[in-house]
Amino acid sequence: MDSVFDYEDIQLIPAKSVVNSRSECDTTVAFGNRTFKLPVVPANMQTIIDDKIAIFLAEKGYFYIMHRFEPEKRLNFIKDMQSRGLFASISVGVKEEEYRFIEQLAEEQLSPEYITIDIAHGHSNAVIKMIQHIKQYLPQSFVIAGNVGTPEAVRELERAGADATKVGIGPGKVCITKIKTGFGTGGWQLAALRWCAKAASKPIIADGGIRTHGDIAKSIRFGACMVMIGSLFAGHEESPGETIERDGKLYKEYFGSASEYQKGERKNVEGKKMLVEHKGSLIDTLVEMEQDLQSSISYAGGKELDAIRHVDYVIVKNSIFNGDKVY
Ligand SMILES: NC(=O)C1=CN([C@@H]2O[C@H](COP(=O)(O)OP(=O)(O)OC[C@H]3O[C@@H](n4cnc5c(N)ncnc54)[C@H](OP(=O)(O)O)[C@@H]3O)[C@@H](O)[C@H]2O)C=CC1
Ligand SMILES: Nc1nc2c(ncn2[C@@H]2O[C@H](COP(=O)(O)O)[C@@H](O)[C@H]2O)c(=O)[nH]1
Repeated sequence: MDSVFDYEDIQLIPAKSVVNSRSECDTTVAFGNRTFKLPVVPANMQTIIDDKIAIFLAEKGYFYIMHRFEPEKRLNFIKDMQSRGLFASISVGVKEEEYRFIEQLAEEQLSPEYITIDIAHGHSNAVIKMIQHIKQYLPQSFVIAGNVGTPEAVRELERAGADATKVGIGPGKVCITKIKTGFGTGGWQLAALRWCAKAASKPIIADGGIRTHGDIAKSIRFGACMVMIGSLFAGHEESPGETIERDGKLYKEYFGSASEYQKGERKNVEGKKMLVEHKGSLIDTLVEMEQDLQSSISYAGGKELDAIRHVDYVIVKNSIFNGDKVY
């Protein structure tokens, strides 16, 4: 690897605009057999997505991935989404019962359009076996496998049959993996993404560490096809979990999928909980993301997302966090 950097260390370099209005810029992305409004997916975490949000996103043309922390609800979730004419996108783990679940879906002829294998250390035989199992029983499903942080892992999971890989070990806002284990891509997630993307022959999802809308464009520049985001989607009116009032201010909980709160026990904890300021409605954030990304495309000198992939950049250490704030 030649140089290591993260989102805040990079500035993309503008090229001459070819549009008269940012509204001419197209943020849509093809992923699997479908095209989505944005190259963005809310994290498959219990404080970020639930059934209602999944329906809302699918109806409005956004990609979503349902979390795997209420396993008993998944079968009906798939039925419900597909009976509404919407796509089903679920997550699975790698424990023994998950193999049986995949077989059960095949027996009931229920094939989710997208299945994400969601574990902390995705470069493992357990994930390879699960990819092969899904491909055997549900060959029509688009399989996303993760999480990984090296080119070797991307190649191995692709070779096992994954249709996309998810990159990011420890850059998340509620992640403590780097502190507890000493491992991960936290602090150099963008460079890790570039490293992995060079090896990839299939789409990559950049997962974790997005702190501003500009980071979405940077992810696209460094090889992501889709960007998974937790903290920026936490705290909305629609977000799962109670609204909490503290000193006259409204907050919502955001906790890690490997936190004590998620697991119900203090074992192999690699996540924490935080309170996020209440942000209003989810659609407002999605619209703002779209507008900001349209603007990014115009700065890239194009009309489509692909223009961002070809811009130059500079590494300016901590260039945008020297006191800058969005509001
Ligand atoms: N993106 C990230 O940086 C991280 C994300 N997470 C999230 O937390 C959730 C829980 O993840 P996870 O603990 O993997 O899920 P599970 O608790 O379902 O564990 C999955 C399986 O993998 C095994 N396992 C877990 N970690 C490792 C490892 N480092 N090496 C070998 N085997 C391992 C577990 O066994 P055993 O428990 O006995 O070891 C278990 O059999 C997921 O949603 C995941 O995405 C968690 C940490 C980091
Ligand atoms: N190390 C951990 N990572 C976690 C945990 N729960 C979720 N995650 C990852 O974080 C991203 C979201 O990151 P954000 O910076 O956008 O908030 C999510 O998609 C997971 O990959 C956890 O408990 N530990």
